[in-house]
Amino acid sequence: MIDQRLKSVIRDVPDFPEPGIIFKDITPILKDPGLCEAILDAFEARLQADAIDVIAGIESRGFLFGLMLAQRLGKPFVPVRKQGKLPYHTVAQSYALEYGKATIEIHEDAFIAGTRILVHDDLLATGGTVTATSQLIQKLGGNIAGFAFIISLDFLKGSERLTDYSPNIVSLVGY
Ligand SMILES: O=P(O)(O)OC[C@H]1O[C@H](OP(=O)(O)OP(=O)(O)O)[C@H](O)[C@@H]1O
Ligand SMILES: Nc1ncnc2[nH]cnc12
Repeated sequence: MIDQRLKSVIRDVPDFPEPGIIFKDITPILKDPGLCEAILDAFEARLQADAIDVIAGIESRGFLFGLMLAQRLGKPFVPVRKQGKLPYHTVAQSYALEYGKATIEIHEDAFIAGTRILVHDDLLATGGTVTATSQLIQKLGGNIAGFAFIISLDFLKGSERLTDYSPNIVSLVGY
């Protein structure tokens, strides 16, 4: 089972980046090409590719599998970046996450209105980051096709914030 394989390698780092946070470190996954391939297989099996036009991946850990997944599904990839990194005209949204606050941006011409977008990130915690991403996508007239995460921290109930945007929420391992 993919969830057990993932649990066996994801590393808990206590008190990072601040006291009280148990950080889920995914870097050991990246050292195992077979496991990376299995993650893509699991996403492909659980997603309805013909209902997705574009994959949006969130900086920075959402870039790692976001582009790989877009390549696997044969879909375009759109980066959602932290403030001040995208060079062209952007729309922006501020948000709170499990540790701190941030602002994210997307290029205003990232996709055309009506595009069905799968939002990918490595991890769902409070849902602040993907909620802000969904708001950006909607500002540009996009439709949220669903969400795909490797990890969800279920005790933080982030998925409850996402159902307003799409009921399609895929997570490969929960804690
Ligand atoms: O559900 P939330 O409470 O919003 O938290 C989840 C977000 O936190 C982490 O990103 P982080 O901002 O640490 O950036 P990084 O990917 O660049 O490490 C993670 O990759 C998600 O994007
Ligand atoms: N506990 C956590 N571990 C890794 N990334 C996170 N992003 C938000 N909370 C996190």
